[in-house]
Amino acid sequence: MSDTIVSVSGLHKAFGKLEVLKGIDLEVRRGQVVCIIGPSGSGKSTLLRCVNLLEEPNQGSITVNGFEVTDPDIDIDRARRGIGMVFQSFNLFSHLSVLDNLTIAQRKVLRRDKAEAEKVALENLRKVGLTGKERSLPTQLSGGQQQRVAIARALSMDPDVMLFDEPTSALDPELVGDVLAVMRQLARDGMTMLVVTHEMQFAREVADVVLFMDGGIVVEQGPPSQVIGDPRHERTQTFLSRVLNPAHVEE
Ligand SMILES: Nc1ncnc2c1ncn2[C@@H]1O[C@H](COP(=O)(O)OP(=O)(O)OP(=O)(O)O)[C@@H](O)[C@H]1O
Repeated sequence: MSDTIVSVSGLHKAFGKLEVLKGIDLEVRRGQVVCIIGPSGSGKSTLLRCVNLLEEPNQGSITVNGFEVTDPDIDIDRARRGIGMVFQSFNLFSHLSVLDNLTIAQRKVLRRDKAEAEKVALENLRKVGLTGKERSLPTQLSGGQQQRVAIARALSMDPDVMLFDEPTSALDPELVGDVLAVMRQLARDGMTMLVVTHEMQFAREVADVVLFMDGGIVVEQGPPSQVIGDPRHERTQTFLSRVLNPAHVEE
């Protein structure tokens, strides 16, 4: 089995005349955590959305676990099956219990029977520290708990890779830690993860590789000790000095 789970090559994406991705190359290997950092509007979310087939690239190829997802003839549902996605907004069904949120796609897409789907759901709720919340409605939970339900839902589909798009950005500061703790544990358990984040401490401590994106290109990539600890490019240095010293106002 190949060691490469996600491979992106020469990816271009434009919205009308706005070129958002200008030739992205990226590789995520089995068990790696790759964090993407960069200023607002640099194309980070668009990149993840292309990998998850929510956007159609204009040029380039994307392979997930050996499956060419940019092949125009593919069955999109089949191609997405190996990809778990966690968004900034949790996207849970508000009228369904936590348990039903976790079982609905398992039953429809993976054709698991009710008992099997519930067993998988309960195991994943345990992993995210929410045992006992299976009968709750999402609205009865805090934002951090809802995001952990969203993570458990993605895990219940047995993904080859988990994509996270700023999973803590919509949370009150005191709830961020619980979600990051779950993500740290997933990383320790060997989950392959591609994470767009503004949490530099998380990227520094958990990532195997950090990519700095700016203006639709990957400016710099490498281990966090290099990209965050000792960046080579001026654009990376400027970005990091802003996010690591938010009180600093430039003249
Ligand atoms: N569906 C769309 N239609 C038109 N423009 C879009 C669309 N999606 C994204 N864009 C534009 O593409 C650019 C990159 O957006 P993207 O969300 O990928 O950036 P980002 O790096 O994730 O930013 P942020 O950190 O603010 O989420 C932005 O200028 C955005 O307005």
